[in-house]
Amino acid sequence: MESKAYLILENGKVFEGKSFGAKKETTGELVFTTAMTGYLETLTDPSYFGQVVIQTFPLIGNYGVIPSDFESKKPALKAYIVRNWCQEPSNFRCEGVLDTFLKDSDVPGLYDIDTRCLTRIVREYGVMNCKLTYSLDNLDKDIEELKSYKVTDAVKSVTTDKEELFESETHKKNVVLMDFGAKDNIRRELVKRGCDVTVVPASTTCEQIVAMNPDGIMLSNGPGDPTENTEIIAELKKLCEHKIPTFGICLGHQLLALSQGATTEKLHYGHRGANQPAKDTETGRIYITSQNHGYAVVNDSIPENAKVSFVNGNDGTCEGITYNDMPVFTVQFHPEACGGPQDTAFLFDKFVSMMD
Ligand SMILES: NC(=O)CC[C@H](N)C(=O)O
Repeated sequence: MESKAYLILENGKVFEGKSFGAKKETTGELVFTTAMTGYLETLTDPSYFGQVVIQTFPLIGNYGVIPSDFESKKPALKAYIVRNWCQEPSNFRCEGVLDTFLKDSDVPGLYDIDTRCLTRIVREYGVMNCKLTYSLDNLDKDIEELKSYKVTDAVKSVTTDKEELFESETHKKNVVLMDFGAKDNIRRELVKRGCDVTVVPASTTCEQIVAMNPDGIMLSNGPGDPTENTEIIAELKKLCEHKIPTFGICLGHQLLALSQGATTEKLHYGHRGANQPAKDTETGRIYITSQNHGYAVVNDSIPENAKVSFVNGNDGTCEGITYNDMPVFTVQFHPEACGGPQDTAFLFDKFVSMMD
């Protein structure tokens, strides 16, 4: 029998829906993604750690579960909210059903709620906390508790605990990939281009990285508030002095900017989806990009040695930085796609040529 489930929002609103996936009460930061496809990549993107994700696209699960599309070993998100999930997926690559996958991954789901209305509330009120629960007996207490919830220890919770080498066929370059909660496709894009990639934990020091003598350093995406990572930021600052070619994506972009004295801000409701416009500030060209972030580097805060290379076409926020005095460039969006368009995959080529 289908059981009722509720979503309590920090602003006091309550939504009633039905439970799927794991049955487990949970609290998290409520965010929405507008991507129409790529739900498996969304579910397994470690950047969603601590968050409850709403899919605005109404039908989710219609091509089932395809493990080779995963972006990490297991979901890091707190809960998953959809309008409708498909009970009979159809795809030649399909190996399972969403409901079973969420149960096995211990992620609670909520469906049959008005996700459009819920998303409009988040857009107006801004990102807020929420609780997925099966009873409204303690409503006032639950709402009160939501006010103090904060995602903490995000990077620590999702980074790898051991170094791991992924070899390419041609072994042209050696890249150290700092794993802040990396999506697997960042590594795949590098391996495809002849880079042997050594994935290292987020706590790896500047000294240890320099000792590995890499041709380049890749700074990955990852969850949480970037300013929380004070130790990593300090190591990145030291690392920059070595002038090793470096490419940063999303959290990696934010951390590098912080290490150079820039500041970050929390966006009202963030950018999460697969059709976000990023405008090249030099050519004016717009690229359609995949994005998943709640924070951004403040344009006016970037240091003198840097230039904003991309801005978001919708709200003008910083989407990329290039540095003048070192071979370093970073972007806020996801050139590795997965899910989403591959318009900006050329940035991986740019990184490889920078190492030449
Ligand atoms: N995908 C990411 O790397 C996200 C970076 C950061 N956690 C943010 O939300 O802005």
